Amino acid sequence: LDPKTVIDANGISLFDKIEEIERQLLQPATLNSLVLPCSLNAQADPNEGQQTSAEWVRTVFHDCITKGIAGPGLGGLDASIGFESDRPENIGVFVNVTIGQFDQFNTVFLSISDLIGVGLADSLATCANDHRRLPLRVGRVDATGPGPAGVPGPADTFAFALAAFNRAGFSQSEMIQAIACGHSLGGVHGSDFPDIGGPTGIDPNTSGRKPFDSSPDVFDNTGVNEYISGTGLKGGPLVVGLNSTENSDLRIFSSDGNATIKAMLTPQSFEDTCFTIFAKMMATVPAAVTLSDPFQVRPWIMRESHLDLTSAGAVQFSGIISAHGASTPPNTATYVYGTNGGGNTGQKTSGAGVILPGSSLSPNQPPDASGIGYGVIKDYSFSDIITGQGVTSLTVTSSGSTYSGAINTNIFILPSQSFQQQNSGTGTGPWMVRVAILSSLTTATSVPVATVWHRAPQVGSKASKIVIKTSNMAFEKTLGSYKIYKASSFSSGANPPLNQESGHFRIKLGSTQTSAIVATTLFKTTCTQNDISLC
Ligand code: HEM
Repeated sequence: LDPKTVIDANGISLFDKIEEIERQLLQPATLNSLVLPCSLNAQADPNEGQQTSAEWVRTVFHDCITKGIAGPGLGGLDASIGFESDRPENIGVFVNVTIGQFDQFNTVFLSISDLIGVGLADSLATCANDHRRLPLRVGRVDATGPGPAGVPGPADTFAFALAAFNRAGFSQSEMIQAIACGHSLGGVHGSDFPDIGGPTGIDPNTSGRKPFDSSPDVFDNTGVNEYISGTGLKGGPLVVGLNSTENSDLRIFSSDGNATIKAMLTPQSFEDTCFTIFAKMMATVPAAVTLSDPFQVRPWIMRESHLDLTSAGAVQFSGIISAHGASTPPNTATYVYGTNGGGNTGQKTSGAGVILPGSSLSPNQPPDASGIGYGVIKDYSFSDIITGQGVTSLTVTSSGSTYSGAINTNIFILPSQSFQQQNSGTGTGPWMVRVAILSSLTTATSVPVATVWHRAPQVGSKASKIVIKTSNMAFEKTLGSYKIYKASSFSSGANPPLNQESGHFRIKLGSTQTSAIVATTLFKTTCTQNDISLC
């Protein structure tokens, strides 16, 4: 599948989404920091027995397993779980906490349901001793309301659980594998299941968590071994809990004479089986969704890049190239600008690479000290004047590189001249966005259209929805070979995009000229006195 050919309603391709996820994954202080280390607890009270990695893994199960209930091909991993937190089958704080965590990273590129997949991969990478990364796929579309109920619980019969898994596309042995894999992390909370977990307060944690195995914060085969050998926690509270009607793991694991579990007893067979079944759960999506092929982060990516005009009207391309690897990437990055007709402007060298905090290796640390599976991550900044050279692309030529990206000098947003305006009193005001368009592509009556996507609260879920606003742009002035247009009032403008991180702009002129999308994080935050002519 060519990810550049699958394009969503916003005009964003699977390829664009992959690149955006690559950027996020190579940023230690984003989503992945919430599950580092594996035992990390997002709650204020460290004794509550909440384990973020376990909550994220459980979220995948509860979201995807209702596939097929509303009809063939309907439901699956679509973030509908966000609207279903009040259901008895979703008991616990995990839904609202998890979806709230993911929502901080929700953009027009990254749906909550794609982020649920990223969260699963991040959880496994931090919790598995070898920091193995589950390949990701993107393209999931978020539901706009709840889906049907039907997540099997511990008191449900074997037939009920099997029917749910079958409907979602899982066989009996895949059901056993999925549960054994999920129940390697976390445990049962007395506050949610008092008759299974023991009364609140009796266990060491205030919510009385009974772990499934002796290493609830390591993703490994401990649980299946304890279950088969009857040692340690003997399979945990859903195997040996006091209330036998709620011993669902025992019922399900033993349903094939323990054959499936016995095939998972070695560390490698456990991990390989689980990575296969988790990949299947992540691909359990509505039939209408086209997922990308599985991917891993390329050795070299473009963390950020943008065109701009200098005050003298020269075209400048700047950004940050990023590399990662088990051994430290080189001191500098090399790259070329491709030009019209297939040539290039000669090899260039970036600034000195900077190791990202939290990703450095030292001799006494495990092979991947970052704990997120990427080894050392290095950023290399660059900035070049490319006026008049017919530049159409940038290709990183450093060893191991696979990165090449298009550059469109016909039409581009000007971050240095775009702002979130400041209103006296309310603080933040509407955006002011400016674009440069090659004068030869415009006429006196040209009206470029600016689109902005941003997060807005959504009733019933901790997940925001992404809203779209547009504005016609007005001609402002000519600078060098470019005309500059601006816009500051967007449709339904009473509610401007206030959130700096979540906004993304794109400009179109007619149906043929489309700018690259630029995140508002690149814009200036305020229009200061020095820039008063731009306000
Ligand atoms: C018939 C199927 C299943 C049943 C009846 C079941 C039941 C349960 C129960 C009762 C809990 C305790 C929840 C709490 O007290 O907060 C739990 C926790 C958990 N489940 Fe399952 N489960 C099933 C399948 C799965 C699957 C397929 C996965 C993932 C692949 C999974 C992942 C988890 C995780 C990670 C936890 C720990 C959550 C935490 O510590 O916060 N479960 N499950």
